[in-house]
Amino acid sequence: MPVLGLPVLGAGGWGTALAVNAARRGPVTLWARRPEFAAQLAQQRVNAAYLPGVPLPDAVRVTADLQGAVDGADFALVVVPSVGMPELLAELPRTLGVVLCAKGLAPDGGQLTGLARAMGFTRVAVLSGPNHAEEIGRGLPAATVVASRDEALARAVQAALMTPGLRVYTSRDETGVELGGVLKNVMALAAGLGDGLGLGDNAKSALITRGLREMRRYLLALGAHEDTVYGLSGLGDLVATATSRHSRNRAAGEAIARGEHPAQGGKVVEGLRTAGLLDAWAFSHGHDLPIVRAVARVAAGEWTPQTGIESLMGRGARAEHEG
Ligand SMILES: NC(=O)c1ccc[n+]([C@@H]2O[C@H](COP(=O)([O-])OP(=O)(O)OC[C@H]3O[C@@H](n4cnc5c(N)ncnc54)[C@H](O)[C@@H]3O)[C@@H](O)[C@H]2O)c1
Ligand SMILES: O=P(O)(O)OC[C@H](O)CO
Repeated sequence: MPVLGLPVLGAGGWGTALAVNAARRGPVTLWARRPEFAAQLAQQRVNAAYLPGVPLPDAVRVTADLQGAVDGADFALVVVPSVGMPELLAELPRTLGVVLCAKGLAPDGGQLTGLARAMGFTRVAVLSGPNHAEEIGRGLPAATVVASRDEALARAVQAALMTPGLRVYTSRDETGVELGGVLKNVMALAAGLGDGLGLGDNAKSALITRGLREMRRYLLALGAHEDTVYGLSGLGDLVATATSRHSRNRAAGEAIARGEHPAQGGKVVEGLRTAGLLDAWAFSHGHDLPIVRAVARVAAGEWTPQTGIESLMGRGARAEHEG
């Protein structure tokens, strides 16, 4: 049976925004896990829970039937939080191209692209960049990157998502593009902690710059290309998230610093989970990721935000570009 539209799997904020954008190019099938939520979305034509104020175009069909959504499709955008990725991938045909859109890590702390390949998928891509769903959904100008070792897949995704509101670049550096999005969430949490403590603009700038240095250290250790660190999915997304009023990671950090619960109205805050996984990796591999370490300790409730700041400011003297 032929596919009824580009499958977008996951109807949270990002899946909905990607569906709205892709609908400017052609038909889209937006899959939601919960049948009652899919029915409500299909009827109301707006995702009030995750992306309020953005109407679904007629070209978006909503379904809770996963197999029907991907039947006959060449590739699908997989847009659930990283914790839900193993369960969803397990349900998909291994011949399907999977475009991983989450900015988080697999349960074992490894890359989601590695997880997908270990599960038998051969056509794998990642999509990442400075892309707040609230702005993409409204068609405000933005740019993103689709990275894959499979150039044909990357070009097909580019063609499906390139619209007057979204420039889509291709890359072969899956690792760099994937991990930039993972790291920047932790840096955005740190930026939010600084905002909540009222640390000011100098501190925010220092955090972004030293955070980028830490991202570079981690990405290069995992085999990413240096250019990617300074591209849209690295520096670009770090700036967008650390400074944005839309960022849930930044807002969660701000809430923690104010002594409030970091939950963002049921929306996923990937950095809270990622920080601990990255810190464990850094410890076991002998890498120095001090901002990640501070965020992980604060997120785990082991350190106060103030202790986290003191741990960073009290580090030994060094040259700027050391390590
Ligand atoms: N919101 C953004 O602006 C944005 C932009 C780029 C990337 N991302 C990334 O995209 C991913 C999804 O984020 P989001 O903003 O759409 O989250 P969200 O919190 O808005 O929505 C998450 C959605 O996933 C569903 N879900 C949760 N667990 C699931 C599972 N096991 N199987 C199927 N569905 C499940 C929820 O019901 C919900 O519909 C995250 O990794 C996030 O970092 C988000
Ligand atoms: O709201 P956040 O913090 O999950 O960030 C959303 C996107 O990743 C920004 O590019």
